[in-house]
Amino acid sequence: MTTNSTDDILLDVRGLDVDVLTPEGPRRVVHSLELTLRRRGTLGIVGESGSGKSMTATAVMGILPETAIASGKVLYRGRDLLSLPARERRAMAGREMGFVFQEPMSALHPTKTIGAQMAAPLRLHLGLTRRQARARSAELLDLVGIPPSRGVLDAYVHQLSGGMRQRVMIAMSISCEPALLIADEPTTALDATIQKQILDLLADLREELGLSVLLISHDLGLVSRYTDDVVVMLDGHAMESGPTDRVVSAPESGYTRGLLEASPRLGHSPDRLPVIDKSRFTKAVQ
Ligand SMILES: Nc1ncnc2c1ncn2[C@@H]1O[C@H](COP(=O)(O)OP(=O)(O)OP(=O)(O)O)[C@@H](O)[C@H]1O
Repeated sequence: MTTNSTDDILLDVRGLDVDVLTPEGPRRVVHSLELTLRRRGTLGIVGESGSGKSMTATAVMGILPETAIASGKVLYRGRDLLSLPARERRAMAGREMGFVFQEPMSALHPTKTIGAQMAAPLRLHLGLTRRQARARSAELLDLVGIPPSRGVLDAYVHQLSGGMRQRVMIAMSISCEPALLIADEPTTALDATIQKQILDLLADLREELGLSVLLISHDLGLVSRYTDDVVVMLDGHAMESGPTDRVVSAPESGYTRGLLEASPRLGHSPDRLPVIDKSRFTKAVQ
């Protein structure tokens, strides 16, 4: 078991509640959530669709939807992001955090070259000249396994395969040297071989650049291979959290056991996936 000193912690979420405003009134979608991510550590958030993973991630990024209200604390390097003015919160997230999402196609501009899109934040945030930004973009692409000979800087997003697009997104996410990388279902749209390549790439970059990674996925099997710690969510509640090895080898929650049994990666035949009856577990949540 790892002991955490305050200096060792990058992100500490304490008692996070998120409410969304609906026509019927506020509805709580994240309840008293606690998460801790160590510097250079990896933390997984796992849960089925609607469990509150993305709401938690957007609270950390400081970009909750306008219809959402959060209370509790999101301590980043000891400063509570929720208490900062919106502008400062977004600036801090832009400086300190990189994001990789499920669908790079919608995050990348269709009619600008990859080189132009990569150069913009480098010029804005790091003050590089056009020439320097192009050289740095080429280096970043090389770092994510796209050599200059592929001509990707002058390509448009529709000319790239799904795996290449995600590599470009990853190159962009690390371009301003973030301390924290938030990857929200980064490989869900990709086939199994490419999935593994992309997750291995994230693991290598984490090691090489000393990043902390928050990996969000519906797939506990996948998260178990790439994280030190994990939080399992259901309907906005943390059902279980702890070191990933312990959660996977000796789950305390029946819901986690159900997720493990449903994971093809953990030795179960994909054509015989058990159906998890969520209602058995939601009743147990106060
Ligand atoms: N902008 C929004 N306004 C109102 N309700 C929302 C909004 N976004 C999400 N919700 C609701 O908040 C709850 C949690 O959603 P969230 O997107 O965090 O789940 P998730 O675990 O990330 O699911 P998925 O894997 O499908 O993205 C859901 O009930 C969802 O319907």
